[in-house]
Amino acid sequence: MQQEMDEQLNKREASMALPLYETRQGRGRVIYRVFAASVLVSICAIWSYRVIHMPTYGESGRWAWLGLLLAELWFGFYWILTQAPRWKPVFNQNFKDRLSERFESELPAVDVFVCTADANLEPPIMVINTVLSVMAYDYPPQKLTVYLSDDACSQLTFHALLEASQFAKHWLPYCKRFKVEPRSPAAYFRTTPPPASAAVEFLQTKTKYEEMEKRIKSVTERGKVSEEDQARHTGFSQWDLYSSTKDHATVLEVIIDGRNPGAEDCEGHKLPTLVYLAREKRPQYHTNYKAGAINALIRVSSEISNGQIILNVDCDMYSNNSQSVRDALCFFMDEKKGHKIAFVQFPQNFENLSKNDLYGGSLRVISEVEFHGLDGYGGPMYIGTGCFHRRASLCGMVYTESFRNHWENGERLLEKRDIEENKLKALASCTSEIGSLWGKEMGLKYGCPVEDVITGLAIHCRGWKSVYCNPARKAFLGIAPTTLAQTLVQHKRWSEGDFRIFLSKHNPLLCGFGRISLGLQMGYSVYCLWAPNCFATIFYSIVPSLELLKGNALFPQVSNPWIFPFAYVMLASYCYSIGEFIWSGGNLKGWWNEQRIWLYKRSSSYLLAVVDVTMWILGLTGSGFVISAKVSDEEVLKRYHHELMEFGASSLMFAMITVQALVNLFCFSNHLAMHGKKIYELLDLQFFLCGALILLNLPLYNGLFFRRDSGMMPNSLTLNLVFWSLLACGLYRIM
Ligand SMILES: O=c1ccn([C@@H]2O[C@H](COP(=O)(O)OP(=O)(O)O[C@H]3O[C@H](CO)[C@@H](O)[C@H](O)[C@H]3O)[C@@H](O)[C@H]2O)c(=O)[nH]1
Ligand SMILES: [Mn+2]
Repeated sequence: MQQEMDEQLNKREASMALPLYETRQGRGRVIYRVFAASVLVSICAIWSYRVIHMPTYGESGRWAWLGLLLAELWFGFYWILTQAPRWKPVFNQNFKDRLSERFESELPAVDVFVCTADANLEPPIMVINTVLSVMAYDYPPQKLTVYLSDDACSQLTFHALLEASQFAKHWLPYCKRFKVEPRSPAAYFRTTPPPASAAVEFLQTKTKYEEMEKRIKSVTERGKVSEEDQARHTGFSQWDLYSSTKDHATVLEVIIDGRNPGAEDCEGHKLPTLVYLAREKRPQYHTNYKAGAINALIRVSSEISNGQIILNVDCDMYSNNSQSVRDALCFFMDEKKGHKIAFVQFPQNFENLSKNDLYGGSLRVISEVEFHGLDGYGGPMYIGTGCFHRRASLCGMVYTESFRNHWENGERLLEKRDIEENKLKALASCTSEIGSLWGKEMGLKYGCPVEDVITGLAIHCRGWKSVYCNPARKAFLGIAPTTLAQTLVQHKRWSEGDFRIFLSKHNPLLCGFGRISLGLQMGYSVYCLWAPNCFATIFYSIVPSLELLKGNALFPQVSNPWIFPFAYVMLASYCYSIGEFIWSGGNLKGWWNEQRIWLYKRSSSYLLAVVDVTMWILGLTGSGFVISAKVSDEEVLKRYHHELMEFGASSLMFAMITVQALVNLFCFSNHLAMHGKKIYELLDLQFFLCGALILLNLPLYNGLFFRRDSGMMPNSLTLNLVFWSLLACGLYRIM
């Protein structure tokens, strides 16, 4: 007996010594560094060539040359920054079995925040699928609380959530019994055929889901919850004084209170707590968008469940892996290193990408390469969704060496609370933040279109680390933009927000100096400086082609030895970039598509972002948050899946990318017409560059001149732009 006990004790002690996660260094670092050094040498050679061979004053092509020098200086500088997320990649592995061995009975409470903001752009059925997927986490339900923040304060969403709370009573036990993955019912029933061993249960649950879906969709279509439905739940009376989405009192409803004896599923197991919150809105108070919503949730949840860990997911990103909470806890609860970690970020993955990722929505290289690189320098950025936070660090706590983990058993915590509705509602009111540090030192930061990145940076600067968790089974799957316009708008918001961080007092180089590692400072700068890339890119993609019209050579001839550094940098960096893309799970065509989007983003979204940031600095505009659409009509979706680029409407951004494409087309044709007979004269980098741009732009020309579907470029825009581009080329020629 004694021996047995000793043995068990030894076993426990031995397992205590084992970490809950391990960090492995990426392989091939030395090779990469040698390669990067060789590229750097060539970049320096290009710079020297530009300086040495600068046309003298009065010589033609001098300003173009000067511009190229500046562009190349920028690209070189930016390339150096991008080395940081490639220099020291690390990969984490965690051990969930050790977690449950050691902590299963003492696991902390976890709060999940789901955000939605518009019942039209974010259909309730999608929102509740996300909610159901996180309610079904493989985690003790008494310790799990799911909050839905609805910035639209929509009865449609509330109604859908009530429906979901009923369906959960069947869905959760089904998931647990059959170890279902993924646990978003829509995704599950869409992707899984009935299992032979449990066909009956499958069909029963599926029917229940479909009935619920039908009810929710019909209410959504009607745009109104019927009197009859409203009468079924007292919660609807909270809308009695409601006047509009922008003007209403707090609506708060604890739909499932986990402490109630009746909060059980159909098999008698406990259900997680489920809360609906629409914070108060008044026209005279700024909402601060998602940051404001999350901060209200932080306060309200502190009174209900006060989970020490907070998971933040967008409503368009369901949980695809029921183990993610445990995955994240392995990092936080590790005895040696866990206390230093403020947040565990999972990548953003998407379920609706087209075959060759037409709009580059996968963010593949960022997730598979760059974030592992940032992790090596103290941690990835917080990117708004799929992120587990330590409540304390999110609320502004500064990390000190003496800080130690102290986990409270989540169950006991919940039991203690008594929920007082009016007090809770006050925490979500417009005035609750007045004179407080919310939005400044506490919670998510206000005043920036990328509240996530700036908040993560502030947390890093307060001394905390973060961890990147990228398991083979993707933790979250979301919806990527399905049109070119959506993509460009989203990137405008991101690049604008990131650039604003750079120009604010939160600049990663200044604010991070001495607080975070140089590598992480550079890493942040890569994203913060997305926007200003527009100048060099636009110049490089237009002026060399225009100069062809005048016959000015801006690159060394093929016979000139100076061609080597140019050729090397181009070949090496493109080969590397293809390799990286394929290593990240992409294919060649996907890479090519990404190059196109890279060009379009830089010549439209980023430029407009710079313009808006300038206006913001001058005090002419405030912040906005354009919510990305999550649904498109069928025609558009069909084209998306056929990988036909979507234009369809006139927009400034389309005009910008089109002018660039047309100028290249005209310059190329002109050059070909003039030199076509002397093939050797065509062997020239400048002409090659112009040709490459044309190849890249083929889908755009197709949309301009050949397509006849409703996704083509509008004829009026085409005509206008052809005229102006021709005129511009003509003027340039005689200038
Ligand atoms: O006033 C608002 C506006 C938005 N949201 C929510 O914020 C989330 C993100 O909005 P979305 O339009 O989907 O933006 P994305 O471009 O897809 O979001 C990325 O970029 C944002 C920052 O720009 C981050 O907040 C997101 O987490 C990140 O996924 C959604 O759940 C919205 O419901 C609100 O709660 N309140
Ligand atoms: Mn989104």
